[in-house]
Amino acid sequence: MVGTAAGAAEGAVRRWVDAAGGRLVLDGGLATELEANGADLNDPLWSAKCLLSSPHLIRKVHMDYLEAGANILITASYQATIQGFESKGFSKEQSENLLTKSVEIALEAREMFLKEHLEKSIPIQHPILVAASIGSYGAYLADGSEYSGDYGEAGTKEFLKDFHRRRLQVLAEAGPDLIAFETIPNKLEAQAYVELLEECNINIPAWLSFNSKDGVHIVSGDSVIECTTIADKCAKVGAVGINCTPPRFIHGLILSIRKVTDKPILIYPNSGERYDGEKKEWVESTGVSDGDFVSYVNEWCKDGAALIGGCCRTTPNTIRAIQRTLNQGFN
Ligand code: MET
Ligand SMILES: [Zn+2]
Repeated sequence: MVGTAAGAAEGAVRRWVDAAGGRLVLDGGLATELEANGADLNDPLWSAKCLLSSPHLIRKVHMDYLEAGANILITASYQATIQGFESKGFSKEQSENLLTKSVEIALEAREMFLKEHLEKSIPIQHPILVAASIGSYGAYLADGSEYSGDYGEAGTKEFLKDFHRRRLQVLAEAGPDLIAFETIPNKLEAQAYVELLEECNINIPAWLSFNSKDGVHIVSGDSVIECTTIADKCAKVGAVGINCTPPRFIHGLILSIRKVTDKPILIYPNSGERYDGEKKEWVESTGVSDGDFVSYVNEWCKDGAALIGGCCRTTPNTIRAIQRTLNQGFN
């Protein structure tokens, strides 16, 4: 059952985790922080709109997360798709270039961060990695279905594979360290992803990250156990976990995931606020503060999470607080 598909991808993630001292820290919400820096993301492309209008802002937010202590930058390609760019009038080639650009911006941010520290003679010994984000078909639809997993009749595995195939290839060719399949709402899309990883022979470690609204199922109602098993069976998957989910559900979810896999577990919850898919806004006052969020971190570590960060509505302050808690835990 456990560790059915240990392989190079899992080994690579484990080496990075070890090099970081036992836990890798992910960044926090990218879209959230772009908005905090003045970007207007009210667009079907969401954060990927900044690839067109303000790439410098993306680089700045990546740098802010590195300054806060993140080991992994997740690129601005979550809602960037060839189909989405084409519907804005871009050619196929231009659309592919925009995907490539999302990875290049994060690689540039890493280079600048390392250079700045080298100039100040401040050694950076922890790994800094770039994970190319792939959001779900539902994220492309921008109609809230990434939080329901309900794709109606379009939702066949072959359709989803065709939808994601070229995007995956282009992002992999851009040279990231990891591929991040994020906010996966149903098991069909997870199955499509693992088949694409094999068929396209992607040799960059990937992670599969699901989202849940109840702590037992992912948002479509499919069981977390079943979804984790799909990820576990694929040797090209280096880590599996949960993102964009309220912190209060994470403890139970990690325990479920651990029952069916030995792969490293990643968790990057949102702040606990609820997203209203119809109104396209976060419902405030249901969330937890940075302090509360971070009070969970030690528990998640004890549960066995190896990669920890934040998703929507978390900020560089959240990441700084996570990093501080982890350092205290190790002293
Ligand atoms: N990496 C994405 C972001 O922070 C994840 C969004 S989850 C809806 O923008
Ligand atoms: Zn999120």
